[in-house]
Amino acid sequence: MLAIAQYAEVIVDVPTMQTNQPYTYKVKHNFENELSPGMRVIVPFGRGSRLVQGFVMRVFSQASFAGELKEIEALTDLEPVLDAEALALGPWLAQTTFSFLISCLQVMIPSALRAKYSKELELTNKFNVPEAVRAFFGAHTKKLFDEQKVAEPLRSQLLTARRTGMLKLNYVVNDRLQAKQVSFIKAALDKAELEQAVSKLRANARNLHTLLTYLSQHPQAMQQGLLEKKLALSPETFRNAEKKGWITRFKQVQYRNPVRQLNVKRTVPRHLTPAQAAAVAAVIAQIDQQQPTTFLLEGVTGSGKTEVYLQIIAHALAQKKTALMLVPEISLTPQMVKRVVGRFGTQVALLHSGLSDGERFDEWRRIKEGQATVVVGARSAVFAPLKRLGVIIIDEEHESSYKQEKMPRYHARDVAKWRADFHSCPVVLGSATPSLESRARAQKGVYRWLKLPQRINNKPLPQVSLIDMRQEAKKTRFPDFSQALIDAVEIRLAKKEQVILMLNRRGYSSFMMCRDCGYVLNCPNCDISLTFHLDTHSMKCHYCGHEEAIPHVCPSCGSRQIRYYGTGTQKVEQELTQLFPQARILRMDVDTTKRKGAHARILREFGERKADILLGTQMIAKGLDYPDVTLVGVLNADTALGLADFRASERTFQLLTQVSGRAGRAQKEGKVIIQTYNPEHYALLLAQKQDYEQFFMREMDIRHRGGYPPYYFTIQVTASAPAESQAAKKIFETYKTLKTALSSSAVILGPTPKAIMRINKRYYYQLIIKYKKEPGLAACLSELLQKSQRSERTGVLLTIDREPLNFI
Ligand SMILES: Nc1ncnc2c1ncn2[C@@H]1O[C@H](COP(=O)(O)OP(=O)(O)OP(=O)(O)O)[C@@H](O)[C@H]1O
Ligand SMILES: [Zn+2]
Ligand SMILES: [Zn+2]
Repeated sequence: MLAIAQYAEVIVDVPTMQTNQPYTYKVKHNFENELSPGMRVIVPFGRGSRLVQGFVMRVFSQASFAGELKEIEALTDLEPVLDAEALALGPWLAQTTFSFLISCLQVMIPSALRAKYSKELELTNKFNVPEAVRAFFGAHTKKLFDEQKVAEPLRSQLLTARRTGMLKLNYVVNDRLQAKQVSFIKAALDKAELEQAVSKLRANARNLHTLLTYLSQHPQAMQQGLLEKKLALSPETFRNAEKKGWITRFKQVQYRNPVRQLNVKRTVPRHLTPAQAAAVAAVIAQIDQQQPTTFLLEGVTGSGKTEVYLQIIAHALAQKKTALMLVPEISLTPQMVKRVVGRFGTQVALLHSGLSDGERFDEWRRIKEGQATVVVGARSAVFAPLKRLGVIIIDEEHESSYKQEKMPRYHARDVAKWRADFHSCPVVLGSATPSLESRARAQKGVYRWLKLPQRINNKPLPQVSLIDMRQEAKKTRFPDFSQALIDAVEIRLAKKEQVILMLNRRGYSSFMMCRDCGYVLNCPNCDISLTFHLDTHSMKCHYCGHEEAIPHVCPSCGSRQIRYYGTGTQKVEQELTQLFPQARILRMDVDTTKRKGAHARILREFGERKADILLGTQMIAKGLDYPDVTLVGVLNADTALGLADFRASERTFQLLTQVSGRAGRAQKEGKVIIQTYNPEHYALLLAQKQDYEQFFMREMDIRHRGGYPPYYFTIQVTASAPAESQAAKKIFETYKTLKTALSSSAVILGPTPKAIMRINKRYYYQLIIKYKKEPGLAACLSELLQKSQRSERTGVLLTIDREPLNFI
């Protein structure tokens, strides 16, 4: 039996006073039948009864609450935006990621729904209100009202007038977006009747003639706008036809569907190789048995992992289930999307940052309403409101973009596993270079381990050479190109084959420095140098967005010898045009891909062979499958190795293996040239051999000796404040609390200032807890977090990051 919702527990959205404790509200009679958990409501909160938004977590009919309860003011939704699964996932997420529940609930709904609502006052009795109030309304009877912006004493006068019933307060909930509605038309007559109507038309009624003739051949409903274009008719003609009763017009929700806009050819399942077939069979058995088993699919580059995913998804769909496939944001290339859409058509929904808020909202609704049964998306798509999940796939599972860097600091892999438990379905983690964590779990049997050790058709992996740049840089006129790479590009250009060149930009930037006094141009808000941007002709801070003009004289000594240092893609592009004037070059980096669709366009042009060389940052390392690419060059392999992060080698190895895998995927043999200043480093030597297994062993040994993950769990605690002393004080207090709470087997690294201590005028201090088993730790951290929230007015903030991916 459905309980009548007389009371509701609401998680309120109050940024300055967050708590995971729900508040109980009374439900007004007129909402009793409408209110259900997962809906958003507007409720009065705190002493001033400020109106805020909240999520209903639970409704019930008996309250054991003694005091007087406030009432829910209004409903934001007519239907719950969060289903039962999401309502269960939220608290778990909040607990495991040390986040506030409200941010966990918000992250599950599309940004378009993170509604802004405004208040509106309506004048109901204009004769008895004070003059000031009447003046506020002017000639209107309704006016938007923002408590914060209306000064006293007017504010109090308005509120008093409201209390005494002279004004009414309304909520205008502008869910920033409404579903898009478009006009459709349909013939109201049958074919014979239409033909008869045509014969009776006056000779000069040419437009109506066109329309009716067309309709007599096309009985189905059609979008009016499209028809106007197609038949060159005006809206007037349609209105006339409607008046005469020949057509009916109606509005229909039209989803902005990014898939429909792609012109994708249908593809059929391929005949699987034995290794692929074994992987597919293992996973679909778990779908059928409804087991939440996690698989690690370790397959070398070009081994056909994607085809495995597609056939697993097809099986889930055949069982009337749904499928979720996560890919890193940057590999959501048109190529990848086409492969999925080509197989499953319009039942695919796409969720990624390239979509507008409106498009995402519509995709989300298609999923929620069950129209889309396959979801492909980046990190946050892990929350896609699919029902009856049959399988969750995470491609390139080692990618750090699966971890969100702001609250809630979740890893998509963990959320996927939670959902898999909820739905009793398997999870597939795929990669050519799995994260050490996942590979270690496969070793221990926690994950089931599937392998695709060969490329399709037993194509060899490309041959990789390491070039020692300590020698080479002296030899050529072009500091970024070794002779070997120049020669290799030359040959590919002559053979009309394609080249991918990658400039590794991790931990790296081009900055301005004075040659006379060594002055470096820094951001005024952060402890970091400004980065030079050629296309906007300015200096920018990548942390806070600060931008300023390029200096022509040194601000410190006045010298004109101020120059930029470092290699940017723009500079390399210039070198390339000098080296190979005949080559057609496409550049892909943050600057050329800023505009919507630019990323896709560049890749399409490269795929259509409109360019010979694709030059880019790490963006180009993943997922690309172009048959004519026979050379991959890495200009600077080791910028990341210099970073004091224990994952530096792992990241370097992964990146080099991924990018090498772009070469020689079809008939023609591939070659890879890696330029490096560390040719003896094991990450480079093993990337050269593309030997993941050996790298895994070697790296595990190092992690074991250093006491790093996956041998230890880690948690990073960061304190930040506007003043350095406050941040330091906070982190030392935290340190003391933790020290007494932790067992002797746990280790605390730090406290230390962060590598970039000041960002956007705030100072950052951190400590890292390494531990194996600390049953009391989570509770202790949660309490620290709640406590720090109470002292938030001082501007001191504590953030807690479980298994952080960046340690510096
Ligand atoms: N069973 C098969 N028979 C023939 N060709 C196949 C088969 N499976 C996959 N292919 C083709 O082999 C190529 C490589 O496959 P795919 O891109 O799926 O590999 P991958 O393992 O996902 O690669 P990467 O990790 O490097 O992106 C693709 O062009 C794909 O169409
Ligand atoms: Zn800055
Ligand atoms: Zn100077």
